Amino acid sequence: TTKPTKEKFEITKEQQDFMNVILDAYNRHQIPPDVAKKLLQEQYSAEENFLLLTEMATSQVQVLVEFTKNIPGFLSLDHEDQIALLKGSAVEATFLRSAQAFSTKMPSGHTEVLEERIRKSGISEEFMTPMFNFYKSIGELHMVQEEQALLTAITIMTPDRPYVKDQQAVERLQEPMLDILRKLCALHHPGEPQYFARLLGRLTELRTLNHYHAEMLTSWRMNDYKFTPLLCEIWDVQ
Ligand SMILES: C[C@]12CC[C@H]3[C@@H](CC=C4C=C(C(=O)O)CC[C@@]43C)[C@@H]1CC[C@@H]2C(=O)c1ccc(O)cc1
Repeated sequence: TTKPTKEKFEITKEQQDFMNVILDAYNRHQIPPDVAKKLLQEQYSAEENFLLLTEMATSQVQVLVEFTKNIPGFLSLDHEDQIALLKGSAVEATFLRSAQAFSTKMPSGHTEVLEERIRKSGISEEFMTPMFNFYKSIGELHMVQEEQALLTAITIMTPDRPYVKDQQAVERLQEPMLDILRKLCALHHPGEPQYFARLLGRLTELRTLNHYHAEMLTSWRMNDYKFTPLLCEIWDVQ
């Protein structure tokens, strides 16, 4: 029997509490202001831009690890599976974050400067296009903060990442988040019954960026650009 409409769309008290934990964790972690300030001050050579992006990426990964630890249930997973989930989702979570940064929270002026620096940081055109197409497709969704935070947590809690042993345990954590996201979409986008499906469709587009990102790293390496130990660790750069 299908659930009565009330239960199907109404967000329960415990779902609201769960959402507040995720949203608070998502908002608590931001890029350090001194890094954001450098964005506006440093000069524009390819090397300088790459160094700045490297610093931002490294800070972003630290932010990501902190956020992940706050997802209810994550720390009770098998420790090796925790690592497998973090490494498996790091690129996607980072690109989701940057897409959201471009479409919402960036203080005025930062967006243009950041775009300029990305376009002049040694990334070749063939990777630039899919990346900015993704930014545009996320921007068009006009996600509210709760949706952004939940979509990031759902991306991290993806059961079929490489080397995850207990996929069911991850599914049990991801499913409740998908249910809350479905209800949030109905609540915040009443005129678009397909909005939830469109949101999940972006996760598929996000996966294609994994491939482009690996190529970007390789082309930087070939030009002798250096990464930080944390980035090498989480992105498997040799
Ligand atoms: C991912 C990225 C580094 C991290 C940047 C992102 C663009 C926008 C961002 C916004 C952030 C915010 O507002 O919170 C945090 C940093 C990020 C997420 C860059 C686009 C390409 C670059 C990259 O792939 C890269 C990889 C390795 C490097 O050493 C340097 C750059």
